Amino acid sequence: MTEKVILASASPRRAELLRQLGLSFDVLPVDVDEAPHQGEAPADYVHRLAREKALAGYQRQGRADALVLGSDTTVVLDDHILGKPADASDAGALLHRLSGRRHQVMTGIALASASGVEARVSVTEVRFRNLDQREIDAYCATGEPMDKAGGYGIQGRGGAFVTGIRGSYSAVVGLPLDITASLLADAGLPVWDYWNS
Ligand SMILES: Cc1cn([C@H]2C[C@H](O)[C@@H](COP(=O)(O)OP(=O)(O)OP(=O)(O)O)O2)c(=O)[nH]c1=O
Repeated sequence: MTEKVILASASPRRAELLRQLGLSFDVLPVDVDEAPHQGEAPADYVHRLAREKALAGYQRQGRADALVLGSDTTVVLDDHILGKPADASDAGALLHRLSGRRHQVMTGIALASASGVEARVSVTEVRFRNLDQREIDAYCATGEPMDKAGGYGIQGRGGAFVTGIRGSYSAVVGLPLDITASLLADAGLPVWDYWNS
């Protein structure tokens, strides 16, 4: 690792979003157990996983002055966590549940450094129009739902299902840019330091 900022994630979408902030960083995927604890509230769950990813990344890299970001996104419907679909039929069932309804996308974001770990949660409300069986089947056949919480990607074909959102778009895609910038600024590295250097 040569950069001070490290993104502890295997998600190409998170790397793309972080690139948008105009800073230099390295990517270091980490593996943490993503099973929710018994009775764990969704916001606590994404907060905990973001912390665990950031801490695992900090421990695996070699720089004492590193700033390591970890993030976790889940879809929440009626207080239930909807994770990534296991297969295409599971994806279809998730989309049926989301059809015609509002849900929350919760993203935990954490920054680990030598002085410890700071974590926050971003909550965005997303509204879906009514979906019919043919479009659900066609969408599942694209494979797009498979690596995504709730079985859809707002930034892809899944954007055709969304009638509106309230909150952060970047948080739905996996990395809330507003909180990311403020965590980095609090850690002494404002992103605008990079912008004209
Ligand atoms: C709701 C939604 C989720 N997603 C994605 C964001 C996350 O990558 C994924 C949820 O899985 P996560 O477990 O949050 O992340 P990940 O496994 O992809 O990557 P890593 O743990 O290595 O950081 O769902 C979208 O891309 N678009 C959407 O609209």
